[in-house]
Amino acid sequence: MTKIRTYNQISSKGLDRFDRAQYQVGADQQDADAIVLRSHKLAPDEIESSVRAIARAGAGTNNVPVTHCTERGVVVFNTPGANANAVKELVLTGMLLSTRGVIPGMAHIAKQAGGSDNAALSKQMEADKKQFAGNELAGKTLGIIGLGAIGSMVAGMAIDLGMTVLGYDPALSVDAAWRLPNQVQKIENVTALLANSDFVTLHLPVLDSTRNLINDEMVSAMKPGLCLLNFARDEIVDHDAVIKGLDNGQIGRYVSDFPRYELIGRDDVILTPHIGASTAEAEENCAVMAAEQLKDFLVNGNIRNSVNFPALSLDRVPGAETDTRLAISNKNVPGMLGKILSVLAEQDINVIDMINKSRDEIAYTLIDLDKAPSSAAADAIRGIEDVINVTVL
Ligand SMILES: NC(=O)C1=CN([C@@H]2O[C@H](COP(=O)(O)OP(=O)(O)OC[C@H]3O[C@@H](n4cnc5c(N)ncnc54)[C@H](O)[C@@H]3O)[C@@H](O)[C@H]2O)C=CC1
Ligand SMILES: O=C(O)CCC(=O)C(=O)O
Repeated sequence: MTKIRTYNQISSKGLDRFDRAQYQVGADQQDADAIVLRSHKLAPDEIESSVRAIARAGAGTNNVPVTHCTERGVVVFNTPGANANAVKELVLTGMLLSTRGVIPGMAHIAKQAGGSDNAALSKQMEADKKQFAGNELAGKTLGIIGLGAIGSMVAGMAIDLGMTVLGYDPALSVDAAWRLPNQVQKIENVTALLANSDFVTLHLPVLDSTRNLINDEMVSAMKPGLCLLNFARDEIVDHDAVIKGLDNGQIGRYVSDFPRYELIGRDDVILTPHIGASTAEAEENCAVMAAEQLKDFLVNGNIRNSVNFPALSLDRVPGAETDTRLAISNKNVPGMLGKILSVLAEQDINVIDMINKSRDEIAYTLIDLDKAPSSAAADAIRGIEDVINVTVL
């Protein structure tokens, strides 16, 4: 039995992809082969030596100790794009709530509760509604920082709404560039984007290089009165700088999916409880994608959408028995493949097919063999210096 331990609420549509004849799945699984989680902050000591892979049903992996996993040869997956539409729709909600009098208008109506004369209520509301007038999004400029799965969808939506879209992404992948609507004006530096936008929305990961990206200097570069939306991560924003910006009018509104005590109760702040991806559709998409990627890895050793291992896939030889594939991860140093293949040759095992790729400090190899390797052969490969782990699949 393969054991999968879960954290958080993972959609059953995803977990049902694990056939219970072969998998035990649940929050109580000890000595797990793999972990599926959402926002649970995973500590290194929660990752037992049995764990081979961790799947984040979502985009951000800042809650997983990725460096520690890489050193241990644990593959960390995420599900890029699977919740992008949900976030896009909440960004639209945030923009509309920041610019129309919906929240104060609702609060005003709630204060009228208890009366019975609806004609009088209607007359009063018609008189009061001038307090809740707003502005339209059409014709305004939206700056997007981070043009990946979410940023590109937000860009398309904003263009459809009649907005001008500026985009900044110094690390844009080729795939993401293809997805981006061609009306997006690419800006080479963040300050120029901030100076020319009415709304700015953050859609980048939290990394050492992006922590506190929105700091005092960036706030002072903003077009006065700008609306800043943060559906990315709390740590990307220096909150002292944002509060100063709100107090001096440099920031008109701050919309954030990451509540903080110092922001609660301000009329110029809209907070939501990290619900960017909290739709039935996104939760299902993420869980299904996480489960499928994990199964393909656990059964075949294939890797799709990992944040620390190379993408790699090897078709099973038709009719081949199981237990004839080796999955090997090792430090990315010269000569490893030669040493591994020598062990197999010494054991008189023939290689039918193989693939090897590296990413930063890690290398990963799948080798199909003409017969199952003896435990002595697998142990001999494990014994090679700089081999991290070896699994027979
Ligand atoms: N509020 C919520 O519930 C959710 C929040 N998120 C957050 O949104 C982030 C983005 O998600 P996706 O678009 O799916 O990821 P993605 O990986 O598709 O896109 C991220 C983009 O940010 C860019 N980037 C990296 N460093 C940058 C920098 N210094 N300046 C500008 N751009 C930079 C990358 O090149 C990439 O194109 C996630 O990492 C996560 O933290 C994601 C999903 C749900
Ligand atoms: O799973 C969730 O609700 C959080 C989603 C998120 O923040 C992400 O995918 O990065």
